[in-house]
Amino acid sequence: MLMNSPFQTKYINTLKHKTESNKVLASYTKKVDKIDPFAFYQINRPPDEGERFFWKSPDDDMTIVGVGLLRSFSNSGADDRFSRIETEWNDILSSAVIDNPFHVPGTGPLLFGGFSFDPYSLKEEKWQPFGDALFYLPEYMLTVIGDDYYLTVNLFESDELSNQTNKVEKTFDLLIKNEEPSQVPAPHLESREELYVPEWLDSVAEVVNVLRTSEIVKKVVLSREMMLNFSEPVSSEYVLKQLHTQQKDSFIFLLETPDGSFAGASPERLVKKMNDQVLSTSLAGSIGRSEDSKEDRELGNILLNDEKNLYEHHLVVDMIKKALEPYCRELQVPDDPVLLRTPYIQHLYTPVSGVAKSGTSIFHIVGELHPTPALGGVPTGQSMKIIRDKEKMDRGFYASPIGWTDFDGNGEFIVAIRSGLLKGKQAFLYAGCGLVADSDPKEELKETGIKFRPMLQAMGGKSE
Ligand SMILES: C=C(O[C@@H]1C=C(C(=O)O)C=C[C@H]1O)C(=O)O
Ligand SMILES: [Mg+2]
Repeated sequence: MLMNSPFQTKYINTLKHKTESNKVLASYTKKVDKIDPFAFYQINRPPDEGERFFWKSPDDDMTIVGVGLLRSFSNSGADDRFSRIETEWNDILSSAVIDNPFHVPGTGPLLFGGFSFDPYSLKEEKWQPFGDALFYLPEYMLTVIGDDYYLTVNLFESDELSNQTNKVEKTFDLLIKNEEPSQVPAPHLESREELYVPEWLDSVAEVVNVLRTSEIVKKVVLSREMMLNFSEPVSSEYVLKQLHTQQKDSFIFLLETPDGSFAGASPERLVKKMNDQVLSTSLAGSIGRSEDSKEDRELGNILLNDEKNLYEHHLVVDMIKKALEPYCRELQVPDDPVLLRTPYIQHLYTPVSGVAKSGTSIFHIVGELHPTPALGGVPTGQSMKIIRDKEKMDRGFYASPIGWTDFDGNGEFIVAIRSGLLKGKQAFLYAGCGLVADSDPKEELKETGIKFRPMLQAMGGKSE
């Protein structure tokens, strides 16, 4: 079935268009019957690995699947990376011909992708395909919202296409063959290694010392890496399916490149913007779970009353509030956090909502918020310097904003934690923790251990 996929011929035929940026975008959206999002993702698999993406918000609220690449947007460099992507996107949209009678958020021409955590950090070869920003405008996209299924086809208008509408109709027909997703075999994990644990514990102790003595630095998030080796290349489709089944309360994301995929199941929203409604969330402060429901509730109560974790959390709420204030009216911030639970961990959670002032885009807000002290620290500048100095690794897209924005300016970005880079027979998983003056290195090691588990379980690794 896969060898004969009509998409493959189409994919090869359109490759030649993908660098041409001065063309007019034509986009068509229509409602279709039910299509399994995984089948859509798999049937439209390019010859090798390609440039697909998958996104699902918690509780199956919204699924967006993009296959085929009409155009990618990328850059490397520093602080203007958010606005550079936005400018290029707006250029394309300014001349686009869009046939979308629905105007439902997440349908029509849409950009999916993300940014690196820190453009100034040391760069590792394995993250090279992602750069400091990588976004896709897909050729074909399926959006599922509740029981409604929308298909969007994007193409650049070209003189050779005498009958474009006809072509689009044919493409819709090819894409909506309703197939069941096929089974992908589980990868065989040969070995796993948590990298530089003793060194990491030393770094944690050193940072905690700084936090105890400094009048200025209040929080620093340090992360670490786990390397997995498999006997054959890991299929990103397998990992995606596992995450989707196992992590219902998280955002599931996958960004595929021809040289590695970045995937994860993150519970942490950075910002959602629907029209002028803005929602950000503070998620910081953690404790494990118990299979015994009484014990599990007790753990939750301990977390809700634990000063170290409340402080860790409070610093994030405070920063998000300050960052949003200039761009939002009617900011609402509850006084106290509540619990957010995922299968292995519970967190303190505070939603921060407001109404965007006119002229404020989602890229604008993402640029202002990133990195929040849930992933960076307080103050931002100093904590980032400490992270560069102590981690000595490239976080790549781990802990950074990843998400989508549509042609109406709606969108949602999460913080890409509980994630990993899949590269051939290897995978690199990441987990971090917020250090404050009261942190105990051993406890933080344990906390990061729990945070590896969603990815580890999805990759067939036993998670103790
Ligand atoms: C950094 C991570 O998680 C972050 C750190 C947390 C903490 O230290 O309590 C909690 C949630 C996240 O904001 C991660 O999962 O890698
Ligand atoms: Mg913590």
